Amino acid sequence: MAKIYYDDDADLSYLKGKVVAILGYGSQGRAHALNLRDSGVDVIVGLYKGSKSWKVAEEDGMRVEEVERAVEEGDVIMFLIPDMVQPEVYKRLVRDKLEEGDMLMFAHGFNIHYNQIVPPEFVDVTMVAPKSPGHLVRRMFVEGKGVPALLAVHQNYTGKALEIALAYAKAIGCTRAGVIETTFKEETETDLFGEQVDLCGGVTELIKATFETMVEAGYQPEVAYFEALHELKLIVDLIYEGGLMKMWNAVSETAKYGGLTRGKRIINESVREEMKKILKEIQTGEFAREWILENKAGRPVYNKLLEMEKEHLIEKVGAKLRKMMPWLE
Ligand SMILES: NC(=O)c1ccc[n+]([C@@H]2O[C@H](COP(=O)([O-])OP(=O)(O)OC[C@H]3O[C@@H](n4cnc5c(N)ncnc54)[C@H](O)[C@@H]3O)[C@@H](O)[C@H]2O)c1
Ligand SMILES: CC(C)(O)[C@@H](O)C(=O)O
Ligand SMILES: [Mg+2]
Ligand SMILES: [Mg+2]
Repeated sequence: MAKIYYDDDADLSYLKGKVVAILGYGSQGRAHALNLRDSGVDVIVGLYKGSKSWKVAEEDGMRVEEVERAVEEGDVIMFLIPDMVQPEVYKRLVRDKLEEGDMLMFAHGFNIHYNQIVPPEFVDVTMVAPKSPGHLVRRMFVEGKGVPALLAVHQNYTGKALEIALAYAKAIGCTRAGVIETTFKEETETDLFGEQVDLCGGVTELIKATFETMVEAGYQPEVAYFEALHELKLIVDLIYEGGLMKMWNAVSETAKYGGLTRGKRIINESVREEMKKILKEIQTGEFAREWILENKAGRPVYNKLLEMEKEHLIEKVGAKLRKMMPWLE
C-alpha cells in the first residue's frame, strides 16, 4: 500500500530560514507562491522580463526577480514554468547558480525522468505534484482544505530532502488532504497516461463523438450540447464525491441499465488495446521524444489541433448556451 503523509508527518520548520524561489507564476506557480507565503515561508518569484505574469505577481505583493537572481537567493528552487521550457532555462540560468545543499523541486517529473535536466550531485532533487489544476490548489487552501499531491525524492544530498519536501507540501496545503509517496518514474508515466487517455484526451474525444453523433443524426446542437458536455460535470461531481456507486445510485434505473450494458461497447477491447499502446509510448520515451521534437519544430501539430478544437461547433454552441447560465463563471 502507498505511504501517505498528513499534516502531523510534516514540519514547517524545515523551511525556516530558507528562501523558496518559485520559477513561473502561472497555474501552479501563483497558487504555490501564495500558499507558501500565507504559511509564513519566505518566497521570491523568478520570471523573465516581459512575462505577462510579472505584473500579476507584483499585484499579489510578491517579490519578483529575473530567474537568475531568484535562483541565487533561493535555497529551494521550484520549477513551475512549462515543462518544455525548463531544460533550456535550467542550462542557461539555473545550473551555474546552484549552491551545495540547495533543493531543486518539480511539480511534474518529465524532465528528470527523461533526462532533459541532469542536476549536479550536490543538490537535493524532489517533487511535490498536486493532483489538481493550480486554481484549486489555491482555492482549497483558502477554504482551509487542501488538494492531494504526490511526493518523490530523486536525490537526497542533504539527508533531509524528504523532510524539506514534506514541509513544502504542508505549506501549500497538500498534507491536509494527504501526500502519497511515489517516484519520478511513476508520477511521470501515470500523469502523462491519465491526461492523454482519460482526463484531457479521452474525455474531450468522448464529448465530441457523443455530440457529433447526435448532430449528424439530426438532433439540435443545443440539445446535444447539454447531453454530451454540460451534464458530464454533474455526473463527474457525483463520482468525485462518492465514487462510482454514488453516481449509479443517483441516476435513474433506466440510466443504470443502459449505462452498465452499453458502456463496455464504447470502451471496448480495441480501445483498451489502444490504451496499452499509448502507455508503451510513454514508458519507452517515444511520446517524450515526439513532444520535444514538436517543440523544436515550432509546434505545428499542437497549434493546428488547438485551432481545430477552438473552431468545433460544440465550442460555438457552448459559448452561446453558457451565456444563459452566467452563474457558471
Ligand atoms: N497546470 C496544472 O494544473 C498542473 C498540474 C500539475 C502539475 N503541473 C506542472 O506544473 C508545472 C508548471 O505548469 P503550469 O501549467 O502551472 O504552467 P503555466 O503555463 O500555467 O505557467 C507558466 C509560467 O512560467 C512563466 N514562464 C514561461 N517561460 C518562462 C521562462 N523562460 N522563464 C521564466 N518564466 C517563464 C510564464 O510567464 C508563466 O508564469 C509543469 O511542470 C506542469 O507539468 C501543472
Ligand atoms: C491537471 C493535469 C492534467 O493533471 C496536469 O497533469 C497537467 O499536466 O496540467
Ligand atoms: Mg500533467
Ligand atoms: Mg496531472
